[in-house]
Amino acid sequence: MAASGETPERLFDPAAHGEEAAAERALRPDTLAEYVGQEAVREQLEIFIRAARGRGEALDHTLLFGPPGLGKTTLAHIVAHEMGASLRQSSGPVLDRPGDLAAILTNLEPHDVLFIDEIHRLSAVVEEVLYPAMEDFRIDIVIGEGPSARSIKLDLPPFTLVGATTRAGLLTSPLRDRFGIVQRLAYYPVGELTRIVERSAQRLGIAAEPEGAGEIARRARGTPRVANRLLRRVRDFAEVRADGRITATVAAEAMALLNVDRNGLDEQDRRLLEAVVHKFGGGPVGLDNLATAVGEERGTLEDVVEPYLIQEGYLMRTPRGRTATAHTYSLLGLPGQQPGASDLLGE
Ligand SMILES: Nc1ncnc2c1ncn2[C@@H]1O[C@H](COP(=O)(O)OP(=O)(O)OP(=O)(O)O)[C@@H](O)[C@H]1O
Ligand SMILES: [Mg+2]
Repeated sequence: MAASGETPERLFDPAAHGEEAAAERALRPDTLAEYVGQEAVREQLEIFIRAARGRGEALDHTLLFGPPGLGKTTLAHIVAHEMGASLRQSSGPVLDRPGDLAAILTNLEPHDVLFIDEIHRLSAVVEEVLYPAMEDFRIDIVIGEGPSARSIKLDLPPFTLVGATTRAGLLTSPLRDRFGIVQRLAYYPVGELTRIVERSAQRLGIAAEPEGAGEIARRARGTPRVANRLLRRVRDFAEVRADGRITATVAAEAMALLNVDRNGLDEQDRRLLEAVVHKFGGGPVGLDNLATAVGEERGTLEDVVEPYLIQEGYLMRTPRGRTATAHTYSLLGLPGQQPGASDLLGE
């Protein structure tokens, strides 16, 4: 979870903070049937879960990856629920001692789901414990120190490890290879996000017209977390400035006030695109230079800001760096320019 420490107020921050986490729990779907969109992922998981249950086995270890706020944690909960098992939750940075992991593993019940968030951040020593646990449901732990130290083997109940990461590329290959199921979550199209907004509105007792929900969905960066956050802010506006009902007009006015543009881009997105165009002649520009120019961390740009811009065609990743596109110029209201013109001039 890459939080942009510089701008905690960021409306589009795809990470959840503080009280938002509680708001999210209230909206989290419990079953696959309630999970909106990601059809391919859902269909496959449904089959794998049904098959595992039919055989009376634990589900294969499952790796979920994709940008923040798309529903990885939600899916982990759903997997446990659908398996009729409990979910134990931890995360890469928290699990820093092999003993902690061993304690969790030895307390699992058969078919339980152990969810490890940010699994790419596990330390090497902890990963070592995980390998035999995943493969043979067994751990080797060393007890004591020095000459009296001895290693004991413990059997574990069959369990399912669900790992989540925004950066599958950072997983070591021995770890990646031990997942039988690997699912990538993609940004949600507007239609699916509209359904998510409508569902959330219903749960929160907010009156939202379909067009109002659609306005919110269009600006949510393909991300359910952002859609739910915008919904809460638009509700405030609707209660104070209107009769509480979220119509298309109310939604549009609210978002104008929140400084969210028609394309769902915010300040940080625009700053990045402007830097590519104005400071680097449209690119190509290397990630490090770009990060310095906009005062952001490289990792945040790469995991959080860029993926959506790339998917929407506002930015291109080339072997030589980031490049503006024709879309970028029209977004910034600049005359059409040959994308990546400086590329043609040589360096
Ligand atoms: N497919 C979905 N249908 C309905 N709601 C969803 C869906 N996916 C996510 N949400 C909602 O979006 C919010 C964020 O989802 P979640 O916490 O699962 O994201 P995440 O991928 O784990 O993010 P992070 O990488 O930051 O941990 C949740 O409150 C959940 O209710
Ligand atoms: Mg999560």
